[in-house]
Amino acid sequence: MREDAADTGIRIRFEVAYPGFGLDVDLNLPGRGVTALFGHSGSGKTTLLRCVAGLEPAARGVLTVNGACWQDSARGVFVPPHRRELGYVFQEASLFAHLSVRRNLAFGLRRIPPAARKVSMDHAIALLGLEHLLERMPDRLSGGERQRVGMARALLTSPHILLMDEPLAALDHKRKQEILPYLERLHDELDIPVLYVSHAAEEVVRLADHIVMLGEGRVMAAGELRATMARLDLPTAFTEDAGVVVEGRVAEHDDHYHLTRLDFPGGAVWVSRQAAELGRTLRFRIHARDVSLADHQVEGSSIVNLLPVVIEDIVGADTPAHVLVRMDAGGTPLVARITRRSSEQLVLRPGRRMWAQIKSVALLA
Ligand SMILES: Nc1ncnc2c1ncn2[C@@H]1O[C@H](COP(=O)(O)OP(=O)(O)OP(=O)(O)O)[C@@H](O)[C@H]1O
Repeated sequence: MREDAADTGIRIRFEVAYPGFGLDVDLNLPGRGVTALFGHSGSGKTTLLRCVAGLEPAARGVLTVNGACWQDSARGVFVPPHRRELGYVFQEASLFAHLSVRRNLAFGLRRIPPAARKVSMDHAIALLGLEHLLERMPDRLSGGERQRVGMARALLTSPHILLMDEPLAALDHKRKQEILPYLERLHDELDIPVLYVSHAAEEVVRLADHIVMLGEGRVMAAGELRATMARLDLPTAFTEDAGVVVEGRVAEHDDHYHLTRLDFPGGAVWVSRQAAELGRTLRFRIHARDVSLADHQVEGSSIVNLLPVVIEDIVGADTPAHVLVRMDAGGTPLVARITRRSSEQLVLRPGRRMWAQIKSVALLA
């Protein structure tokens, strides 16, 4: 069913009431890119995803996905789950044990008429690096390989939206690191919006463009990832590990000192030498605990990365001894976590010009 209203974007408005738990969300999300649904265990992430899939019979509300209305309870509209054009990837892929990888993939493709196919078999195989696995049976695949097959199979159904529920949660650290580049490729090469459930901040800051933070069935914060991460009023899961996400362009390699310079609006940082070619964009995180402040350009320091900043806001942090300070570095937001004593000794206040010293930068890709 088509809607006259906005043709792009995802509108999600749901209410669910269970004994002891209620979900009440109202979201307008971008119709492309990866939106992370982030929150503690029990915050309602999976319930929200199940509402989108039409799997929560008690859910009332409105759902439109890039112009297609799948639910509008007040008007009696409810498109059943099997008719919602979506792909669902769970923690563990449930592949058909008696079919090879190739035949599992063909199963995903079988109901989609050729003219409606958004992703071809060859494209899905290449995107998820499955070429050498096609004749294998599922019981001969590692957990990470099974997940990649599950993702390819979901893509082959040509979904209008991809729902991923903690797709890496069952994998160990090494397997997670192996699979993340494939997820980044999906993001870069496909135009299918993704709702990605995770309680791992590391995955979220690496993959997401947009973030929704859920707590007890409510939206605590939502917005573009970089702007949202620079907010000082985030739920505790993020303030304990506060920090901004920045995208920088590879601007220079220094082969003598094995360093690479990343430029971003308002500044630049040097990081250890990266294999990326000049001009590429790399995403990195600057943890608030790795930023200190000085009222003059400190000479003779071992810290390479110094940025002129203007203080914007100061709020209490996760302990009474600390504050979080948000700054503007010429258009790029930064956050520092410093002691309350330092904040008072430096007489920090909004509008004041300072120097931010960045002790370490964590590259995310
Ligand atoms: N059918 C149901 N009946 C009653 N309560 C339910 C039902 N489904 C979910 N809940 C409750 O809703 C709450 C949210 O569960 P949900 O699985 O959505 O959380 P989550 O954020 O995905 O958690 P996790 O990260 O642990 O998967 C939980 O308290 C759960 O017990």
